[in-house]
Amino acid sequence: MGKSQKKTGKGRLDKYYKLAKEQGYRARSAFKLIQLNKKYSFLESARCCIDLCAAPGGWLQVASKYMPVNSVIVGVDLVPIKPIPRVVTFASDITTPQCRNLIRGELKDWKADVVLHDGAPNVGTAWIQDAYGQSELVLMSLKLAVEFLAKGGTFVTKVFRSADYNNLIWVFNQLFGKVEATKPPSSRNVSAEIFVVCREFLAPKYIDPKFLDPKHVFKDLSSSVPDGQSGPVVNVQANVFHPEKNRRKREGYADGDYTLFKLVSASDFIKGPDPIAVLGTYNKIAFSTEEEKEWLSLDITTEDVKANCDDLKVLGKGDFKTLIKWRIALREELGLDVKTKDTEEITETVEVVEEQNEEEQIQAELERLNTENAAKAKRDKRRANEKRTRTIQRMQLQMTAPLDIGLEQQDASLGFGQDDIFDLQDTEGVRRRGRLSNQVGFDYTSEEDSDAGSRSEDDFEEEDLDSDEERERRAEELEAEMDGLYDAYQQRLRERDAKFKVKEARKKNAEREEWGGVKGDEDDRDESDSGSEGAYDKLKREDDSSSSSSDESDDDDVASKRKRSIAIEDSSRNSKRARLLTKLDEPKASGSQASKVWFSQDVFAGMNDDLEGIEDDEEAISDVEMDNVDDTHEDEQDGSEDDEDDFEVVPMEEDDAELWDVENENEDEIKQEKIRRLGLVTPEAVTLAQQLVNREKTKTQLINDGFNRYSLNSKDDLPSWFLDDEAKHYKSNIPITKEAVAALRAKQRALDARPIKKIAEAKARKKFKAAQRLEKAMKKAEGVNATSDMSEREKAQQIEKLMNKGMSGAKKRKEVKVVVAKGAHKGIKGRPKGVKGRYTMVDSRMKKEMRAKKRIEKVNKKRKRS
Ligand SMILES: C[S@@+](CC[C@H](N)C(=O)[O-])C[C@H]1O[C@@H](n2cnc3c(N)ncnc32)[C@H](O)[C@@H]1O
Repeated sequence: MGKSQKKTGKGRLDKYYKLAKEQGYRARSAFKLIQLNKKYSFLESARCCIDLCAAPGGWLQVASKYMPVNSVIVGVDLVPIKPIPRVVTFASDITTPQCRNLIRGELKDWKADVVLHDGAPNVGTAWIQDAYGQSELVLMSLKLAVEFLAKGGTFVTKVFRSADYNNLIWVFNQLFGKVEATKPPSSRNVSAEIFVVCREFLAPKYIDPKFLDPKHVFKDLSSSVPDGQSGPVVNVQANVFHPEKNRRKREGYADGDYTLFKLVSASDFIKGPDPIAVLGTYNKIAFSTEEEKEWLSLDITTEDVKANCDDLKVLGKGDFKTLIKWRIALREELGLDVKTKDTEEITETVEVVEEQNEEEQIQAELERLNTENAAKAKRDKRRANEKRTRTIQRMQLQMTAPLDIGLEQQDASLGFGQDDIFDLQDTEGVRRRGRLSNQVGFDYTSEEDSDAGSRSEDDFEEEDLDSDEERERRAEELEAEMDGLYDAYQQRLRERDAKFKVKEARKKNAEREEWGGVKGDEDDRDESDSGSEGAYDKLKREDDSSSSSSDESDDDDVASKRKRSIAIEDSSRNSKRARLLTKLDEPKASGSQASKVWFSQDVFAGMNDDLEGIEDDEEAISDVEMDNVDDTHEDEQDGSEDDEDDFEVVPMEEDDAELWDVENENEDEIKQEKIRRLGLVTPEAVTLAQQLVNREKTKTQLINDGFNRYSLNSKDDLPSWFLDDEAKHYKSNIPITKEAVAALRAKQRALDARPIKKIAEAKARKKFKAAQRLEKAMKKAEGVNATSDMSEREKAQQIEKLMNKGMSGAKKRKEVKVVVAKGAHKGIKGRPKGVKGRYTMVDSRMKKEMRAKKRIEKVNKKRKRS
């Protein structure tokens, strides 16, 4: 071994040394076992392990860490091992029968799953003796292993690369199913040690003692090389082209050459005729002469090349190739560029190997890509499922509107993944087919289309027909499902809303009343029970004397427009309207016999007008709440006929009448009435009114404003959830001014400042009594004035007194002072000190006594009765 590979000194303190220190391992060799176990995983499943030559205990620590709890771990070494938890150790020579007996005594009938051997003869002797001693020690450890190993067990041993190596491997192969030699990364490259992992112990009933006898095992095997081929040459070439393979006939060291480490000069490698032999035979290529050192500084001599030259025994196929290429390049550089026959052959051989490698690589790459794609598709599918599940859960927890789910379901149920009508990738397919389904905006181009390119046109169309029908059906199903979900969602929202509950209660009351009603009114009941196209619309139609077939044709339009403004509280509002619009004098609308009888009482005479007023009020208020923006326009139009509202109004032109006729005449009247009663209630309306009054807005501008991108959109056949959502956001924002808001606030403040009814009544009562008193006083004064037996002065005094009394108001009640009977007032009799006028004494005792008194009186009464 050269000086640079010296095992002593600071060079030894590498990263594994430091890691061992950090992690508390007793020896850096612990990492060798960790790495071996990482590769072959024999410790995790082992229940019993014997570590031969275990001091100072690094491997034992690893075994203890990786093996299951309660495993049996036995360590043996020449030198004593410091105790390790869960490990039994003793000092003994593994080559002696005494050691065998100790192990037997420890294991009893147990068999070991793993036998480890990291032994090395104690150093100090020559290399040759070391190497042989090591091989002998390995064979001794194998002897113990075959005795104690269970069938299928694992034997891990350290061997040195020497002439005995192949013989050992041959023996291992006779006893184990799998034998692999490996050098863990933590084993230094300069070390000739290698680890052999023998698995699947065959546990033969009879083992020929020669297998375990060093004299037989380490006999010369060179005679077994086939005729016509020199063994070493074959192995040398094989070592280079297939270095990873274990060859049983590896020759090891030549006779008489007992050094484990062989150097060759770079010149021999570069200039010599047989580079393969060099690479297969030597351990290191050395750069010792001046010329060779110069080669080191050349560009072609990369760091890889230098590292490869450092230890040839650890190189792989690629590394050898690099060295051969480097050799060729260097030879050209040196003018030795005439390629020798040998070199060509080598190059060719290398190229063949490379080609094969490339094919294999491509194949492997393809396989890898396929696997990756499959995994990705699986992942995507799983994610989509998870997402859908999450959304459904969210919906169940009422965290989201089913609207979102609908959209997802829509895609998923059509089975087109993320395909969408707006998906640019599919526009090609859409164009090719020449048509695009307009059903609810779904994309009917699918995966099928994408791979349809290879099919005939007829096939394509036939399949399309089927799939279109199928899709149409699915889309309809989906739409129905979405409507159902949306209704359920609305229902939940309403149920959470306190106002809704009140409305529902009212509705129920109304229904209850109707159940006792006249039988002939069944139609009305049906109407009131019907959905959004319910009582309100029908009653309106009945009320409207001018309703005709032409009106009916407009009903759809009206209904769809109304949907926009009254979608959310449609049903509740309808029922309210139905109730409020019921005329008392119309049996048809009154709805029930009971109500007819009830309202026929005298006390309700003349109430019709008032009730109508209230109905209009409610109607107007609900309209103001619901139709803020729409009202704004209409308010202004309605106001044109109203002289009281002094702002200019845009009259409707004949031709435009249809466009503007969104509600029927009755509704207009109601709204006019509402404005008359309540004035303008939204800041938008006030702003517009002010602008019109101040001539800031002209008639033409107002008309133009009516035409915007929101005004003429068709709402036909659109689902209610969509319209509801649109109604929230898809509308023009009418500007409002500070002044308008201030005016409305002032109005509201004035309303708030008005007293409540009870106070107003009390005040009125007070006023009335005062007037009565005054009247009484005046009458008395007149009487006084009429008497003749009083002088004028006396009369005047008397009248003044009476008038003062009449004007002064009600008699003031004399105040009674409440005195609590505690402190200085406790237990006193008579008037308490410092209290003037009427007073009453109170204390808690008195309260209790009063109650007790009442109770006793009650009991006495009962007794008297009995
Ligand atoms: C490299 S150390 C083992 C290190 C151990 N695997 C660890 O991780 O701590 C080699 C050990 O083999 C032991 N040894 C050598 N010959 C032996 C023999 N005949 N019997 C028992 N132990 C032996 C030496 O005492 C030495 O402690």
